[in-house]
Amino acid sequence: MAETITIRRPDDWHVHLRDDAMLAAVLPYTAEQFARAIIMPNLVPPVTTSAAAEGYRARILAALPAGSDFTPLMTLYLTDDTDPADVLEGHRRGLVTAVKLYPQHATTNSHFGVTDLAKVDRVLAAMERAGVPLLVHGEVTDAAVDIFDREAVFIERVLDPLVRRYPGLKVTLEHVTTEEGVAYVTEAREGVGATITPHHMIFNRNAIFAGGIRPHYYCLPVAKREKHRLALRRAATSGNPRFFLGTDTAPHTRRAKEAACGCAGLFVAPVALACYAQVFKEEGALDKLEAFASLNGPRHYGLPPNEGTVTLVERSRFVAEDVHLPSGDAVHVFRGGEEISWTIETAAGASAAA
Ligand SMILES: NC(=O)N[C@@H](CC(=O)O)C(=O)O
Ligand SMILES: [Zn+2]
Ligand SMILES: [Zn+2]
Repeated sequence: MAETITIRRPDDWHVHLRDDAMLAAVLPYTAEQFARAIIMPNLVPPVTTSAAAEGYRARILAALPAGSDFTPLMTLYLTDDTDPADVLEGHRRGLVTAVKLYPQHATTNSHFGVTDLAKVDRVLAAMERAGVPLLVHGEVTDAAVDIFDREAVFIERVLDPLVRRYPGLKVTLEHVTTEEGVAYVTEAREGVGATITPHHMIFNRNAIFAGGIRPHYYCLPVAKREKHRLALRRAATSGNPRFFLGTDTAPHTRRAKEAACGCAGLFVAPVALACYAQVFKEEGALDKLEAFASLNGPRHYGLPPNEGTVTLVERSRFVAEDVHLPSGDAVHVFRGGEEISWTIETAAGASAAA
C-alpha cells in the first residue's frame, strides 16, 4: 500500500549553493523542500568575514523564487587569520549562524583552510564562550593516510582533542561516513552532533567503480564499505537526537566532474527528501523521519523547529537527468534518469523565524 507521511517542515543543515548562475539554478530545489539551510562558505574566494556573508546572503535572497520564505543560515569559513571579534559581532547580529572548519586541502575549495588548529585557538575559545557552533569537514589531509581512513584518523587525531580542549563548544561532524564516526558522535560529550547525507546511506564505494569509473558517485568524504553505509542508516533512523539531516548537495557541472581530475560532490537537492524517505521506509522507520529531518537539527543549533508541515507520498516519479545552466553547461542530478519512489505532495505553513 502506498504510504503517506506528514512531518514538520524540515531543514537542511549542510548545503552548497555556489553563486551566480549556478546559485539561481540550484536554489529553488532546496527552497521548495526546506524552510532553512546552513549555507556552506566554500565559494571562490571563500566567505571569510561577516561582510562577505552579508553580501552572499543578499545574493541568495535575491535569487529565491517569488513567494519563497526560505531562510539561509550563513557560515564563515575559518582561516588562520579569522578575527574573533568579527565572528562574535556577526553572530550577535544574527547574520552568522556557525563557523566551518576545512582542514587545508581536504576538499573542494579548501586551499584557504586551517593549517594548524593552534592558529585558531583564540577564535575557537571565543566561539565556545559565545555559543557559536563549529562545523567540521572531518578528514585528515595527510597524504600518507589512506583515503578510506581519513575520517577515522581525523576523529582520533583532531576532533577528539578539539572536543576536549573546548568542552563547551558545539561541534557538528559534517557528512559522517563511517561506523567510527557514528560511534564517536554517539558517545561524545553533550553538544557534539553529526549530519548524514542521503547518498552515503544509499550507495557504498563499489558504486564509484561499477563497470568503470563513475564520477557522479564521487564525493568527499568518499563513500566507504558496506558496513559503514549500514551504520549510517542505523544512526539516522535510531531517533538519537545527535544525528540530523544534512544533504551536502554540492553541484558541479558535468564538465567539471567528467574530467581527468573530476570534482568531488553530488547534486542531490532535487531528490533529497525523497531519498531520505526511501531510506527510512526501507529501514521500517518512517516514524523516525520527522525527528531526523525536522527536530534534531534545530535542537542541536538552539533554534525553534519550523511551524508548517510537508506531506510525502510513496508514489514513483521520474527524475530529470540534468539541470541546465544558461551557459549551456549541465549539472547531473543524483538519481537523474531514474524512477524514485517518493514525491512531495504538499508543503504548508510558514517556517519559524530564523
Ligand atoms: N562533498 C563534496 O564532495 N564536495 C563539497 C565540499 C565538501 O562538503 O566537502 C563541494 O563543495 O563540492
Ligand atoms: Zn565537506
Ligand atoms: Zn559539503
